[in-house]
Amino acid sequence: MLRIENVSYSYDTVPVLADINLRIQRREHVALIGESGCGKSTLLKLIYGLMDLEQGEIFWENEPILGPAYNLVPGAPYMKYLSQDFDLMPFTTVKENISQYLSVFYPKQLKDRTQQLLELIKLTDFAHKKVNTLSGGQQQRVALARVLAQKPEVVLLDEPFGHIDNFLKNSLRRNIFKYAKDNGITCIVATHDHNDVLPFMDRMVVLRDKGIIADDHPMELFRNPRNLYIASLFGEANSISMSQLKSYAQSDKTIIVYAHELKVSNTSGLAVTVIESFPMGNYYLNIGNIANGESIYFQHHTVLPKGKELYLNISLDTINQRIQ
Ligand SMILES: Nc1ncnc2c1ncn2[C@@H]1O[C@H](COP(=O)(O)OP(=O)(O)OP(=O)(O)O)[C@@H](O)[C@H]1O
Repeated sequence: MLRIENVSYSYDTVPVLADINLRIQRREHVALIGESGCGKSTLLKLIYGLMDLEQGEIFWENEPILGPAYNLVPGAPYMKYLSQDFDLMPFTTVKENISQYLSVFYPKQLKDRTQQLLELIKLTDFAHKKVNTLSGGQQQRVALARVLAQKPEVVLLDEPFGHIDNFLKNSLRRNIFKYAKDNGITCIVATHDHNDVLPFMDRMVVLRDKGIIADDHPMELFRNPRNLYIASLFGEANSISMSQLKSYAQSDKTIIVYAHELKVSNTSGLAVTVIESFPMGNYYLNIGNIANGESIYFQHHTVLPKGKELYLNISLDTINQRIQ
């Protein structure tokens, strides 16, 4: 188990994390998610021992993780860290980069494991290319294979698919997280992309204002987002006061509603004037204005002309579930 106890951290006197407490079980896949600058990378660096803790302690299986003041070479053998700048050996080949960490293996094992990892990241044809001739996305894939090579107990992945094109991203996500689960590797992933989280993570830890504001199963947080910040991690969402939804009495309450949960009606509901309509593929994302001047996001299957007046409805189930 990873134990993070009362951890605080500041860059020059500017606090970034305050009194963080978190426990992560062996083999769990946990996302650290939140807006840019909320401290996700900082927390990963502290877990890896790249920086000295200002306050608090971090343990893996009861062994303290120490920063550079106590540990000249950062990182323990059981833990690997994928930083946002990859840490590759640029003038050596893809194969050499991957097999560098596998030197403890016998030649046949080394060859098989390197081949397995090349297939995992879909770079078999690039095995003999020098890393500095690869694209950013290809380098990120090599870096992923490198951190997984020795089957560490824990991997810390900072935006692991940020440079990879959409064409490959989803299959790579499936490959990498399945490999990690199959091999019992604990994954802690800093991300702001819900596509890294919903299908693959056991838990989602939401960071905001230097602290943890939610920690639950991703589907639970998706279905019952406690506030607009959490809902917005999954896509466009609105916080609507019940006083705007005139047919309902509890005027001091609000509800969080995703754009896809609002249904357009020509007859009744929340009155909206269309401001903009963006094609998104199989739907249009629309921005409208409601009576109090606030903007509202909603989806519709056809384009809506600017200035059109219409009504939006929310299912009673959604209202009952989300009212707060
Ligand atoms: N070396 C540094 N010196 C000073 N401030 C820093 C340093 N590194 C990060 N910060 C600041 O600390 C805060 C948290 O940064 P961090 O990189 O941990 O956020 P993040 O959530 O990982 O962001 P992103 O999603 O953009 O990668 C930010 O306000 C950032 O500007």
